[in-house]
This record gives sequence, structure tokens and C-alpha cells, in this order.
Amino acid sequence: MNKPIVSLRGLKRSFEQGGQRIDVLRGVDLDIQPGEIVALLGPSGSGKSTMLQAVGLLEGGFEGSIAIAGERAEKLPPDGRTRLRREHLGFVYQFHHLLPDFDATENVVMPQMIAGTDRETALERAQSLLTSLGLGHRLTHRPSQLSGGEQQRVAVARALANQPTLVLADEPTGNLDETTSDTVLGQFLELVRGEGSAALVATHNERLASRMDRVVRLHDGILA
Ligand SMILES: Nc1ncnc2c1ncn2[C@@H]1O[C@H](COP(=O)(O)OP(=O)(O)OP(=O)(O)O)[C@@H](O)[C@H]1O
Repeated sequence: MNKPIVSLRGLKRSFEQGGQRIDVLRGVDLDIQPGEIVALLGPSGSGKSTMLQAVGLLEGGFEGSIAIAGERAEKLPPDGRTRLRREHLGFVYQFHHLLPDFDATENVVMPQMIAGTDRETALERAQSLLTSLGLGHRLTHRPSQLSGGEQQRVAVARALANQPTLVLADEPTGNLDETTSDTVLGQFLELVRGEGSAALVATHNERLASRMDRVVRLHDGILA
């Protein structure tokens, strides 16, 4: 078997709320193989976003070990985590967080230029990703000129712009109607598979989860 792209061992996270301690993650173990698309299911408040934040290396406060591509993130200084995030991870959120003053293409070009790609290559990749998501006719539209589903597809293109080994998606179609959600998720899965990326996708939608390679369930702070 290949070396996992993500390996979580004994991942724990607690929060203090009104003088009370809530143990949200109580020892999560998970391996994700390269190219594997894993659905993370669990009811509202079960800790799916908290788990994605841990793997995304965006927040501290976790106990346990988080290895990304074989590197132990919890042992790295902040700039090491930033490097690991840039080299390996792409993010899609429920609300797209696109830059409102930039058009669809520029929103996908930007992260590539930050990563050091030259502008011409970045433009070509942005246009190719957006076109493969059915947005070839929306390349110069700003977010406010796009529908919710189109905005979310731009966010998918942006997440894949730097060819991440792992895409982290938190309810990526959660604010879309059922039909649009199905279409966007289908395009997301097709693109992620085509790119050979792995993905961890948080959702509470069983039907959407069944379209992924494997389903894991967060319950009482551990994965069933
Ligand atoms: N910064 C925080 N401070 C205090 N409690 C928090 C914080 N972040 C999350 N929690 C609590 O942790 C629990 C898990 O939250 P989380 O957002 O991870 O759940 P979720 O499964 O993603 O939920 P949803 O499906 O509704 O998005 C919740 O009870 C939440 O109130």
C-alpha cells in the first residue's frame, strides 16, 4: 500500500464554553491514501469542521499526531506548517470566500501566483479548470455576477489551482439547492479524480457521501 497522504492518530480537541469543557474530538484515527476521496459524515455539531481545521493546519489547540505526506505537522514551527499547507492542501468552504473585486479567472490565478507560478501558466490553468467545470463562458464575471452554483465552481477551481495532493472540503455544496448541489458535487468529484488528488469532504448528506470512495462517520468524538 502507498504511504497515506494524511495520517491522524489520537486526534483530540476540547473547547471551554461558559466554564464548561466540551470534548469534541476524543481520539480520532484516520489514514487517507493518495487519490482517495473520503466523505466525513456526522450530525451538526459532531466536530466535522473542527477535524478539517486540524488537517488544514490552520489552528492549534489539538492533541495527537497529524502527518501530511509523511511529515508530522504538530512538530513543525508555523512557517513549516505554512509550507506543508501550500505544497499539499486545497480548501473549499460552504461559502466560497471569493475575492469580490476580481473576476473568476483572477480568483483562480491568484493562489498560483502566490505559489510562484508565472502569470501566463497560471492563466492557462485557470481557464482550463474553469472551462472543465462548465464556466468557459463566465471567465470574466465577478462573483456578484455569478449564480451560487457558479461561484462554488470557481471556489472548486481555486482549490485545485495548485494541484493539491489533498482537497479539504467543508460542506462544499451546503448552500446550494439539491439539483445544483448534485451537479456541482459531480463536477467536483470528476475534477478531483482527474487530477489524482485525494479529498476529505465533510457533509451531513448521506446521498452525496455515497458518491465518494469511502465514508467515515464522526460520532461521540471518534470515527466509527
Ligand atoms: N472556537 C470554538 N469555541 C467553542 N466551541 C467550539 C468552537 N468551535 C467549535 N466549537 C464547538 O465544537 C462542536 C463541533 O463543532 P463543529 O463546527 O466542528 O461541528 P460540525 O460537525 O462541523 O457541525 P456543522 O455540521 O453544524 O457544521 C460544537 O459543539 C461547537 O459548538
